[in-house]
Amino acid sequence: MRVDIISIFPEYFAPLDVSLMGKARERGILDIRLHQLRDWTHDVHKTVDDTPYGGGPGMVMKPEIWGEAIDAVVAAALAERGVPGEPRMIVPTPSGRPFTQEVALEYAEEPWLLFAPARYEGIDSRVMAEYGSRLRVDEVGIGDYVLAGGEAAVLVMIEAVARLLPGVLGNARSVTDDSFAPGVMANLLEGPVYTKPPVWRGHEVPEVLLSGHHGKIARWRRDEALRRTLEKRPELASRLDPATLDAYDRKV
Ligand SMILES: Nc1cc(-c2cccs2)n[nH]1
Repeated sequence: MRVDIISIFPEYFAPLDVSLMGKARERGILDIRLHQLRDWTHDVHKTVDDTPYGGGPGMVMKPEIWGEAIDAVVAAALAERGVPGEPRMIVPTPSGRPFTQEVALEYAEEPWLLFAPARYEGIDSRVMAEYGSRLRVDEVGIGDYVLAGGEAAVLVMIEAVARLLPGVLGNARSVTDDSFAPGVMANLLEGPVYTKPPVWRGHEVPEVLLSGHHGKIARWRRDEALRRTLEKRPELASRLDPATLDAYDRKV
């Protein structure tokens, strides 16, 4: 997967050099390119924003700069071998489509993502209009709270998407068993997990997990996932249908 990120803080994405993301990049599963938006400014101050038409607080990011940057980044990528068609453009915003595991799975199928994180009060809306007629442009939010800029949202989305790519996670199973993964785990939170030692500071591992009885262990895990979901996210539990629970039993 090719990922282009245009930002005034490209250094914000240093975390993508480490851990799973770093290894995925080394192995060529992820090809992440960072671009400094200010490289497309034309004034000595490298201005990227201006006051909003109609007044109001804060600053809005200028359309010309973004237009030149996106055109240049897309053209440069297309000039490289093996970059497919057109990118899926993702603009983080508090008012966007909620980013969920389902959206992460959708994005994990894309060969090329272009992220446009904004600072200030957002990007001039004509940028989305301009590219919406040529590319698939999604305005996406990662929760009902307001960040200072979209960079943190891009980090969250890239991690959630990249871990779904084949070869990124060691144990393929852990993706299908994710909380929120579609199918039998949809709307079920994962239950508690344990490892050695069997007793730690007087806390014992549940006996069933030491029994070696896979059927009982699976049922216990299902019951714990249900209990935790009902306790922490009752609104998810209300979406569970009997078929999901049956399927979950069948799966095990
Ligand atoms: N979910 C979400 C996105 C954002 C921002 C995106 C760009 C600037 S602030 N805040 N909260």
